[in-house]
Amino acid sequence: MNPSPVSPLSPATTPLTVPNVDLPNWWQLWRWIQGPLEFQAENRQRYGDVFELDFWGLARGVLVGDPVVAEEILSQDFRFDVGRGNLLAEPLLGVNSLILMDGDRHRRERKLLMPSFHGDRLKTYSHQIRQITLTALQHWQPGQRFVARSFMQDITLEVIIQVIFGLNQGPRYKTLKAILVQWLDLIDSPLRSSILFLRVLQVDWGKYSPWGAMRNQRQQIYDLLQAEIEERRSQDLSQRTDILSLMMEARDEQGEALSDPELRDEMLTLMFAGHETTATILAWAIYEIHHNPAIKDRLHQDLATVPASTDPLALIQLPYLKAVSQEVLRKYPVIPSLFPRIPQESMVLGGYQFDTSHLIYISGYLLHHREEIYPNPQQFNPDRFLDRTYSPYEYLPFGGGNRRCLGYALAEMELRLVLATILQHFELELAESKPVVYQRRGFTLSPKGGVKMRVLQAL
Ligand code: HEM
Repeated sequence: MNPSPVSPLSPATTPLTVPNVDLPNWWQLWRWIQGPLEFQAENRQRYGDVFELDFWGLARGVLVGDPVVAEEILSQDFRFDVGRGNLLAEPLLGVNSLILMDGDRHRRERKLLMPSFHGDRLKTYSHQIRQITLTALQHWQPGQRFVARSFMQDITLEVIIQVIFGLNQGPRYKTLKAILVQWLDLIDSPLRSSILFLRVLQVDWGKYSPWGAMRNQRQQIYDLLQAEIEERRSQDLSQRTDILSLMMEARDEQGEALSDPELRDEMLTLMFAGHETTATILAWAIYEIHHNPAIKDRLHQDLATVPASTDPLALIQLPYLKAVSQEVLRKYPVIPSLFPRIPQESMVLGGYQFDTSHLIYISGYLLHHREEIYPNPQQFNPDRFLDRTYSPYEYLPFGGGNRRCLGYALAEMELRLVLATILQHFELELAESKPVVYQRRGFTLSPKGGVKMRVLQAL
């Protein structure tokens, strides 16, 4: 099917129908699992900025890669549901996860969690991130090889566990860390990730079957979280500032506290959303910086303008460091699209007709790779963020509206701080010269092979 000759954005009296991708639905689902970015780009080429996908066995989804339509959706966020479109994440995160909620419940829970990710809390986290990174670097020796994504995952997991539990030692903490890593490694490739998308594979044949293993490990994580919650119940939490304690102390308008399953699912959601994503983006950043020596040199010049002991919050304001991290978040979408938006009533968006059965996916990838906004979009070019600013509908690595990423400020700070700390202390190089491509890892897209690096020398 060809794109309509009528501009989708001109005021049309009869709304247009969204074009359907003309491929078998099982093939569309596989392409979405195995290569969602190429699949999106091919469809845009063929159908334009708005097209409908049919994922075999799942709901149909409309992809949107136009900033005007993105604005129409995100600026009227109250007219859409999101949580009920995220049901695929339920087996992973539990029914009480923030990302599965809508309406008042979502608003209330977000309000409760929000203060933990802003203001003075960020200052505390900045010192923790710096310290955790410095501790991790102590083990590096010249000549040593390491996989950037695994190294970053150690750091981001440590950060998120400290932020959520206020814990950094003890057997429960160590076990939790180890099981979380094993659990997420169960979906570390497109084939293994298929289990999240294909209900027919979601059968528990015991702990050696893929679904059985996932459930078994999730139960172990639940048990550890439950034990931590019970221990906290006998403690005075009024002086504690970690998220678990804050959530245990919180009461709604009726004076009700969150139940244990609610607490448990929110902890798991934050741990999952908060460390996989950040580890992935850090690995891409290390890759691009070492793939482009001129960029690395400019970063060193930027860092040399402040003493090594500078306050971490001042360090992350360095303009070139900021531009590099913005460019990494532009070029590499961590998830293939934003969460789906489901219209609560029939409506026309961008000249197209939508109804309540549509799941609308705004694609950060398509928006961030528009030639007229980001010339030569495949090129890694931090200068584009020094030369101009972008609207929140042209640049949205953390989504937008009432579902904007809860941890965006923590993530941006962590990205810049970990990079700056590594660059200030070590010189590294890529251990392999071949270009790194992405690979699906569960719901996220990660560098294939994790980016192999070598330590050259301490600075
Ligand atoms: C580089 C790192 C990260 C990226 C790229 C990222 C990206 C995103 C995106 C695109 C969304 C969906 C927004 C939408 O559909 O409008 C999201 C939601 C969310 N993120 Fe992040 N995220 C990152 C790190 C974090 C961190 C560190 C945390 C918390 C510790 C976090 C917690 C969440 C939560 C709880 C939601 C769901 C919000 C809701 O449904 O109201 N994320 N994130």
